[in-house]
Amino acid sequence: MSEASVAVHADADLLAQAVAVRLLVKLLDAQADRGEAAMVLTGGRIAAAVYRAVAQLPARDAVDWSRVDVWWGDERFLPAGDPERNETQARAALLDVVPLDPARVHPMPASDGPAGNDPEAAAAAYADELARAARPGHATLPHFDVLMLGVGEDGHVASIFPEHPVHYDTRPCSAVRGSPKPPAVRTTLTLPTINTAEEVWLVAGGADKARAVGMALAGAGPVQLPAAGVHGVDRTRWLLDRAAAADVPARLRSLR
Ligand SMILES: O=C(O)[C@H](O)[C@@H](O)[C@H](O)[C@H](O)COP(=O)(O)O
Repeated sequence: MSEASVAVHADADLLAQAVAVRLLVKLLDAQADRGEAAMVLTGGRIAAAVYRAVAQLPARDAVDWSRVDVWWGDERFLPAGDPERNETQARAALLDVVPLDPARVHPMPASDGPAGNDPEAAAAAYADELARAARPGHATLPHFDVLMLGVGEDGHVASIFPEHPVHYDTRPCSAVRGSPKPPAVRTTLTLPTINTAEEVWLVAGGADKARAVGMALAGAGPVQLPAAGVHGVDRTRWLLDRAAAADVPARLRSLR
């Protein structure tokens, strides 16, 4: 398992700007190395700020967006176009602004989509989509260059909530009912899937995240604190603002 690194930025705005730059560099490096790139998006306020920041960077045009695959770590199980869907947010902030190949954009199914209003069928359909893009040597999953996650105040990541049975799910993608954060019904990549990503970035800003971030980095159990259970194969990066980093053990900080 990769060692976690922690980068701390002065405030949420600078954090979003810094993550946007990192994301562009990661996509450029992936395309230089393997001719294409794949990123896994998340929802939430800080993620939206990152997507807006990417859209505003002139260097965004250095990426060949037609060779970027876009996946999601989780989705709120709502009708297509609902403003609460993570997909809707990402499209408005970034995906509608850059010249992506629509065939390479892989939103999780909507509740009014072909899989019907059945989150289990939606999760199975997404698992099938992942398998169709499987990388050589892996039966069910594509290569993910970078997988971004927000962190909930309770330590949830994607739609994996503390003590929720989805924690033990080994399928690639799963339905989640009874989410403590609305909406109650969601779909999510599972922990074993998330942990195949080359790099996992946990992005958190604000004082309300300090406790969860501090506990995860101090070695809390992943069932109680799902953020403690995710890691990239090559790198696990915690990208924080000062407020969110307030309880990070001092030996792990690299202050900006
Ligand atoms: O579907 C969701 O609700 C999100 O994917 C969720 O996991 C989010 O990333 C965190 O709750 C952090 O959100 P904020 O950045 O808004 O605090």
